[in-house]
Parts: sequence; C-alpha cells; structure tokens
Amino acid sequence: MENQHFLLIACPFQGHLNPMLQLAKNLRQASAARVTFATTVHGLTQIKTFPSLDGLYFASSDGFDDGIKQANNSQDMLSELKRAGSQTLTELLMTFSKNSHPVSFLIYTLILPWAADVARYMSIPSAFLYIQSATSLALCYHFLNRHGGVYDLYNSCVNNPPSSIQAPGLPPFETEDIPSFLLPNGPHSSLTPVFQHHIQVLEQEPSPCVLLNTFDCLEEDVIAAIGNINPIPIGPLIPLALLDKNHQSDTSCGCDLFEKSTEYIQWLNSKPKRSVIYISFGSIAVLQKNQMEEMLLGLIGTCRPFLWVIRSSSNKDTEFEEMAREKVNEEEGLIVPWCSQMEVLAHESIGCYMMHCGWNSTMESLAAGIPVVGLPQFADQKTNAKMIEEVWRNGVRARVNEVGIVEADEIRRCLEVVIGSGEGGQEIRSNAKKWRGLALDAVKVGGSSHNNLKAFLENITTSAKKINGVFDGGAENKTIDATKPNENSNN
Ligand SMILES: O=c1ccn([C@@H]2O[C@H](COP(=O)(O)OP(=O)(O)O[C@H]3O[C@H](CO)[C@@H](O)[C@H](O)[C@H]3O)[C@@H](O)[C@H]2O)c(=O)[nH]1
Repeated sequence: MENQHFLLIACPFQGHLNPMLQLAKNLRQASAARVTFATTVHGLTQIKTFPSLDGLYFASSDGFDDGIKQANNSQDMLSELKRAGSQTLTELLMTFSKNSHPVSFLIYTLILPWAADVARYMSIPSAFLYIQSATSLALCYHFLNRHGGVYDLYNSCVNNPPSSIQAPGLPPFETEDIPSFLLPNGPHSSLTPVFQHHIQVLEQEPSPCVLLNTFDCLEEDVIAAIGNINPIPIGPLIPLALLDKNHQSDTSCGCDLFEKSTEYIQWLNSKPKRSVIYISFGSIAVLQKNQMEEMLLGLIGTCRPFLWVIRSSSNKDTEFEEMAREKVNEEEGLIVPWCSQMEVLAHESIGCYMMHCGWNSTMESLAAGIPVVGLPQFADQKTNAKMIEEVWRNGVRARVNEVGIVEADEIRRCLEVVIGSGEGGQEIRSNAKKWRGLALDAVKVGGSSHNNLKAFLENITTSAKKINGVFDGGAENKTIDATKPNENSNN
C-alpha cells in the first residue's frame, strides 16, 4: 500500500463531507497509503473545524470560488460544477503526477459523476462512495439503469404515475417514499440527470465499485440484489471511539460547517439517564414556521427536557427562536445553533432523537442505539423513514395532516411511544439497542465492514500490480478537453 495515493473528492455539504472524511481516516488507519482530501475552493473556506487528519486538504473549483457569484438555478449550478470541477480535478491530478505523488485511486461522492469520467480518461481507477442507504442506491439503480430501468416508463405516465414500485430485495415502495430526486416533475428533478450520469458511469466501468455507508446485516437483501455494480458496505462511517468507549483512539467526527455551541454537554450532564429528547434536522432542511410551532407545542406537552438544534442560517428561524426562548426556560429546553451530534447521541442522558431522517443522522442514531421519531422532508428522507418504521423498527414516522404539517398531538404521541410508555415502545427501544450492537460488530476488527474495506484495499493492490506502470505518468502525456469528459471517455 506504501505506493498508493488516494484522492478523495466531495462536495462541500455537511452530509457529504462527514462520511468522506471518516473514510479518509479509515483508509489511513488500514493502510500506509497517502490520502488526500479535496473539496471546492469556497467550501474549504467554510469549514470551521477539521478532524484530526494528518493528510492534505486541497481545493478544486466549482466555478463559484469566491462564494459571491450565484447560479441562476440548480441546473446552472450543476453544469458549472461539472465544467469547472472537471478542469481543476484534471489539473490537480496532473500536479500530483508532476510532483512525484501520482494519484493511484480516486474516490468521489454524490453529484460528482464526472470525476469518474476524468479518472477513467487518465487511467486512474475509481470508486463511488454512495453516502445514502443501499436502499436508496437500489431504487436509483432499478429506476435509472439502461437495461430495464423503470424511469422512462414512469416518465411516460407522469400524469398518472404508478402508485408503487417493486425493486428486488425491497418491500413495495409507494411513490411518495421514493427519493424525491428520482421523481419526474418532482421538486428535485434537476438532480435526476446527475443520478443518471452516476449510474451510467458505473455501467461503463469494466469493474465498477460502490462503497456504501451502511453495514451488511442492515441491508443484506437489497445489497445482494444490486450485485451488478459491486456494492461494498463499509459503514457506519463514524469514529469507533464514539461507538465504543474501549476505543479511545479517535473521537473527532467529520467537520463543522457551522459554529458549535459549547454549553450543551454540561446541560446534558445535569439530566437523568435516557431522559432527553434531541431534535435536529441536519444541515439543509428549513422547516416552515408553523411546523416549528407545532413541534414546540408537542415538545412542551411531553414535559420532558429537550435539546434542539436550530441553525441560525435562516431568518425565519431567528424569529421563531426568540419566541421559543420566551416560552421555555433553559432548564427544560436548550436551543443551540449547532452541536457535535455524535457526541450528543453517545451521551447517556439522550432518550430519543426527533429528526429529518438524513442518511448520516439515520446511521448515527442506529450506531448510538437511540430510538427515533422521523419527520422526513425531502431527498432520500422518506425512504429512510419507511425503512426505520417498517423494516428496522427502531423508530416511528410522524404522520402529516392534509396540508403536510405534523401537528403537536401527533408529535407528542410519537415521542410518547419512543421515550415514554406508548404502545410498541419497548420493542422499538430494544431494536435500537440491537442495531447498536450490530453496527459496532460490523466496524470492529474482523467485522463485516472492516473486512470489506480490507478486501477492497487488497484488491486495489493486486490490480495495481497487474497493471504496473500505468500509474506512473500516464496523465502527463495526454491533453484533453476536461470540460467534456464524456466525449473523452474511453468507452
Ligand atoms: O448540530 C448538528 C447537526 C448535524 N450534525 C451532523 O451533520 C450531518 C447531517 O447529515 P444528514 O443527517 O445526512 O443530513 P443533511 O445534512 O440534511 O444531509 C443531506 O445529505 C444526506 C446524504 O446525501 C441525505 O441523506 C440527506 O437527505 C440530505 O438532506 C450528520 O453527520 C450530523 O452528525 C452535527 O454535527 N451537528
């Protein structure tokens, strides 16, 4: 592994950076390889705290480097990201090659399928780190692949879409529980071509490889059913020390794009075991003001302490926050702009987590053994909420009313189930505990995810030996139009 150099590239979103940075640490721990992590120029300036990673950080352009120039719409943003990103990724790879540290393997994540095109053109093998569930990947794959994918069929009957989808290894999915970026005319349909491109580059690869932030026994059937693109579960991508107190080596988790509070651990220390409701909706979702008000009423109605992350990035939130602070005294409910979520979930005072069901938060709650109440918003969140309630059974999903709002009574009912004496709560809490044990088993030495990462690394070494010589300077002798990686691709 000494001669290997991994370049890991991610978009500067919190939910993308965290699992990729953990993978960077795991690769460093599992091998003597050089690992370089890259994100966009502007993204790099937004990171408030980095993990303790003794690798290098590099920046690549997204076309909006000063953070001032804005895209007119998401399509413009994505095409500029592809144009500028392909060009600067090519330059980065060439620079490493000239500096005697040629990149031998590229790992890219969501929204960057063109990175695989650049790598293939430069004869550098690559893998896709899929940072959502295997279930989400399977739905994407069965929807978008060119051989029998259901997207075209679906698209052709957009005014009367099928009410459910049946994908191999999965229970039937109602339309509304499919990731929103797969739905034609849905709110995130501008992302559908990007996911199509992801599937297309995998289909073009002679030996495709998708690393997954999940673990074998959580999504066994569905992983087996997407064998064609070689899915390799290596998760949860969370520091082992936070899952298991016997491992003190590394407790830093991802990075922070938001300023963290400091007072919450002391506040949690003052609360009884398993008494606190933790609430957070990830790094992107902005809830409507009336939804926040219903949540506040529901929380007050439980008469239990709560820790609520309300990001200060939205003015709407600031207005609500002032009102909430007037209604609740800090002993009962603490509102913070950001926290170290994994540290909170690992705290013994936490009894349940009310969340949006983003995949990182879903994995983190499973790994911490904390039962959940899901209020999914968009993207893959409804897919995850369905799996939580119906398959993994470690939580419940709150039901929305006719205008899409979860009312205070429903919030109180759900919280009473997972943290109180509501029906079915015992089973949910014991399932949450079971998944914690299984997640830990997967990542410890000899566990399935640990072994999968080891086998992945061994495979790279073997392949590199077979094609010895390709890594040395292959990139330097070519001139390409990096803005058009598809046209340049070998296939
Ligand atoms: O106060 C906080 C709140 C969150 N987090 C972390 O932020 C990350 C949030 O990630 P995630 O739960 O996946 O939510 P989003 O940031 O909303 O993630 C986006 O990206 C994910 C991966 O593609 C998708 O699954 C989600 O639906 C999408 O909204 C997690 O690691 C949390 O631990 C903190 O550290 N502190």
